[in-house]
Amino acid sequence: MSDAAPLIAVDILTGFLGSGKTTLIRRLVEGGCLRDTAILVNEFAALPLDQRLIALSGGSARVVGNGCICCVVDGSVRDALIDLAERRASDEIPPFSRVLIETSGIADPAGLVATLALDRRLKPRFRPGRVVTLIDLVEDETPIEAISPEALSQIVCADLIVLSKADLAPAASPDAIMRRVTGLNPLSQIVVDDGLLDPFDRTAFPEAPGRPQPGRSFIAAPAAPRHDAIRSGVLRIAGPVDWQAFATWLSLLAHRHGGKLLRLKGTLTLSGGDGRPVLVQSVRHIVHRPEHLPADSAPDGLELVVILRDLEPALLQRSLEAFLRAGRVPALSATG
Ligand SMILES: Nc1nc2c(ncn2[C@@H]2O[C@H](COP(=O)(O)OP(=O)(O)OP(=O)(O)O)[C@@H](O)[C@H]2O)c(=O)[nH]1
Repeated sequence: MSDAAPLIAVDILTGFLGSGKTTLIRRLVEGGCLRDTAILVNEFAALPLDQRLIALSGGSARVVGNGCICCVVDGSVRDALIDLAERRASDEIPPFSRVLIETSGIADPAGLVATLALDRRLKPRFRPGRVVTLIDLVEDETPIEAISPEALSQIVCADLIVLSKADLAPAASPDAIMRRVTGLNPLSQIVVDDGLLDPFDRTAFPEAPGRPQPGRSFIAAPAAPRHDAIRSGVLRIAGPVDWQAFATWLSLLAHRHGGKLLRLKGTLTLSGGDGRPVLVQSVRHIVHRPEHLPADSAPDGLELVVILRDLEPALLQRSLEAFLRAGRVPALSATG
């Protein structure tokens, strides 16, 4: 790469668990808005599910880091960016003019922003782009910034805040959430997602010259990762699963234990079904609409990523197995 080559903007898409980051990327890919963009996806959990979903939308994303981006930013994220730049320079991959990083839902993006601005090896090739933070309008009683310090940092770091899932939100909620979020980050623009929005479109959302450049106002050593109480794991059941029994288990679980069940997503094949896997997702107390995926796009049986607070994945595995056997949700006690 010559010295005169323009710096590549690295945009960051962040937002708490289940706020709609992958859904937005899939929509932008399908709408052709990310044609010139290299996509990097970081997941807290062990399965590259978001990468698979982006591929089903016709995009190609590379997974970075095994764990939260705030914990791996100086290692695998930096290496992935350097590798991208080198492969682009040697024509190994199609040219791209920007990079989009989807952080995991419990990542503190401050460290990534600081690394992009300051890292000696990244600075000659990349520049910090914009930080877009999604906030789910379907909130529990507890605001997300009270659930996790990472969620607070996601709001504070944002250049543009997008309020997602407006179709599911009670009519009054955008105003209340907007006021709260403006109090936390008065510099950020806030918009409600209308289903068509492209928050990375520089024409619709120019980088305001009078504002501090992205990241400049928040270059600080990232807080030590604080995921202590948060566990992730993968629940597995071999072979097809009865949909009625599974759906009942999930809705009872989300209803009773949604405060601890921060996120659940994955696929299952159904007994008596047509073989197509079903994508199921829940975000705290809300179970989202399941989606049929094309045949052979996911493993047979059930494979679910769970991200839990103060709850062990093994306990959920036992609960699911017992429910599928007995048709009821056993108490989530230590004895399972
Ligand atoms: N009704 C509705 N559902 C949405 C919308 N956006 C996302 N969802 C659903 O919300 C769930 C979570 O969306 P994702 O896009 O996977 O969220 P995410 O932020 O990528 O999740 P993590 O990577 O786990 O943090 C999925 O079931 C989506 O279908 C929306 O605008 N309206």
